[in-house]
Amino acid sequence: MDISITTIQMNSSPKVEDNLVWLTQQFSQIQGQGHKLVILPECFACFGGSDQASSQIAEDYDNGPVQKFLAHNAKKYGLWIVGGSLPIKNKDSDLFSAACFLFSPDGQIQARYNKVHLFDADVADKTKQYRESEITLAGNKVVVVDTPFAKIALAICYDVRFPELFRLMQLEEPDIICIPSAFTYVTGCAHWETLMRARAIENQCFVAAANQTGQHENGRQTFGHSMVIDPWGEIIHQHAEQPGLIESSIHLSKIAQVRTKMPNLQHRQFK
Ligand SMILES: O=C(O)CNC(=O)[C@H](CS)NC(=O)CCC(=O)C(=O)O
Repeated sequence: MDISITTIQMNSSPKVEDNLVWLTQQFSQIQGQGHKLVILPECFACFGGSDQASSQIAEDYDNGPVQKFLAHNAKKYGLWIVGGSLPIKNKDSDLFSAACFLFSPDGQIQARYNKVHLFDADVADKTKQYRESEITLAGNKVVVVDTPFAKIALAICYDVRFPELFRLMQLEEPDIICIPSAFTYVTGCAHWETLMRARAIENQCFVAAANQTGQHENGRQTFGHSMVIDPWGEIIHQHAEQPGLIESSIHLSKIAQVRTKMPNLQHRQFK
């Protein structure tokens, strides 16, 4: 079964319209054979402004202009789209969920994942203090979804630092773990590649991570280097720091190949 994975790396601004127009151009360039999976970065529709700017675009659980945009493009171009993350309103809280959606080529939502680990950290950059929990409600569910071509698991950015989340996913045996991100430049230099490859190696599956990149309006700097990694930990493709897309075809048979020779998932002693 032919599967192509496209990572779209973005330098999103707080202007939703600009980001969506740019994304439409990217979608229209995807070639692909067979099933086409596309990963967008965290906060692809609005990033690098104020918390208020992000809050303003928060959508209802199952309706809103950005969700409609993704559904429309999934249909128009025949894509499986992992819609990075989008702030979604909650009934019982003023906080938003950082939600990642999987759209199928018929425009339907097949899965939604709410970011579990919130980035409350101090970084040696211009922003200095990141306090995601001030506007975000943490999720508490592991999401692995079956599609006609692969089992897909969803995680977001800072989640990559928590291997126990990925071990829980592993119980449902995903083929491809998608990790939309907005990794900072400083922490990206230090940890991005190592963390992404570690998750692929220890879980012996594909990892696809699309990141924000460059300088953003509020001075925030993100790392780029979006990548797709195979179950052996090899990087199939990697972006540099400019926005754009890269497409690769992958073969799920690589998963069994790696696991037959190195059955470390069967050798686990603590379960
Ligand atoms: O706040 C927003 O506007 C959107 N969300 C983000 O940018 C999030 C939370 S601040 N970024 C990360 O999780 C970076 C993690 C990271 O860089 C690391 O783990 O090193």
